[in-house]
Amino acid sequence: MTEATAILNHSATAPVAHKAVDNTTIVDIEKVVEELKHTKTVGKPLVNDPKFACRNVDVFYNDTKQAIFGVDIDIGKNEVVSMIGPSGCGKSTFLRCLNRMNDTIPSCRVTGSLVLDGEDVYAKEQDPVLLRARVGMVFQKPNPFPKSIYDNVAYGPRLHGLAANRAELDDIVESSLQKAGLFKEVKDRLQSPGTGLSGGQQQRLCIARTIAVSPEVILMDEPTSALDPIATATIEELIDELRQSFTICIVTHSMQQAARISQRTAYFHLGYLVEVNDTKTVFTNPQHQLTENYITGRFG
Ligand SMILES: Nc1ncnc2c1ncn2[C@@H]1O[C@H](COP(=O)(O)OP(=O)(O)OP(=O)(O)O)[C@@H](O)[C@H]1O
Repeated sequence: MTEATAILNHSATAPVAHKAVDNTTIVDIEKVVEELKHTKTVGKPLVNDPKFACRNVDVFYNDTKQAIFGVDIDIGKNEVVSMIGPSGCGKSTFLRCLNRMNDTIPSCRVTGSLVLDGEDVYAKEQDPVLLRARVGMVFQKPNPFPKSIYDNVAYGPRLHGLAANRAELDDIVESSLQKAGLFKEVKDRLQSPGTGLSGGQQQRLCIARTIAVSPEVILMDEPTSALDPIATATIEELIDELRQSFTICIVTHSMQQAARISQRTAYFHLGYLVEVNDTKTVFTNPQHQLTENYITGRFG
C-alpha cells in the first residue's frame, strides 16, 4: 500500500467531520470563484519535455456556459496523470479537449493552445480522426462494437491501413490483446461477439482496440466505474504496465485509484485547475485548501 493510499484509507475511517454542516464547511461559491479567478494553479502543473502542453484552455458550452477557465498543464511522457474533483468541475470536458472529442458536441467551443509533441491539436490541417488514433480514448462504460472480438481490435488497424496482409493484422490483434491482458482469456474464441464478454473483459477489449492503432496517449474517463473490484484491480495493474509505452490521462472519482495508479494528480474545482502535483504530495500534503477539503471529504 502506498503512503498516499494509507492516508486516504485513514481519512475514510476518520470521524466524518465533513458531514456536519457548520460554518467551517459551508462553501461560499462566489467567494471561491472570485479567489480562483485570481490564483494560479499551485504545485507542479508543468514538466520538462512534455508530451502535451496545454495553455490558457477555456471551454464554453452554448457560448453562455464556461466549463473550463484558463487551464495550464503539461502531461509528461510515460506518466499517468489523474484528474480528480467534485462532480461537474470539468474533468471530462478538459479530457475531451485533448483529442478533440468535444468537436462532436456542436455547442462546445475550445480556446487556448493544446500542443502534442510540438503540433497544435486544433490547427486547421489537423485531421481529428488521425488525432484520435494518436490520442485514444477509453470510456466509462465499456462500448465494444457489435462485432467479433477479433474485429473489434482489427477495426482501427483496418481503418488506418496499418496491416499489409492478414498475417500482419493477426499479429496486431494478438499483441494488442496481450498488452490489454486479455489474450489468454479469449484466444480460443476470437470470432465470438465482443459483447458476450464480462464487463471487465469488455473494458480490456476496448483498451486493446485503443492500443491496436499504436496511440501515443490514452485518455480514460472513469474506466473502472462500471466494474467490480476484481476487474478494477486488473485494469489498474494494466494501466501501470501500459505506462511503459503510453502517456495516460485518467479521470477518476476514486481518490484511492488516483493514489494507486498515477504519478501526478490534478485537482479541478468549478472549472479551474486548482492544484497539480506529485500524487503523494496531493494526498499527503496538499498545497491548496480546496484540495485538502476535497481529499479529506469535506465536499465532493
Ligand atoms: N454537452 C454539454 N452541454 C452543456 N453543458 C455541459 C455539457 N457537458 C458538460 N456540461 C457542463 O460542463 C460542466 C463540466 O462538466 P463535466 O462533465 O466536464 O464535469 P465532470 O467533472 O467530468 O463531472 P462528473 O464527475 O460528474 O462526470 C458541468 O457544469 C456540466 O453541466
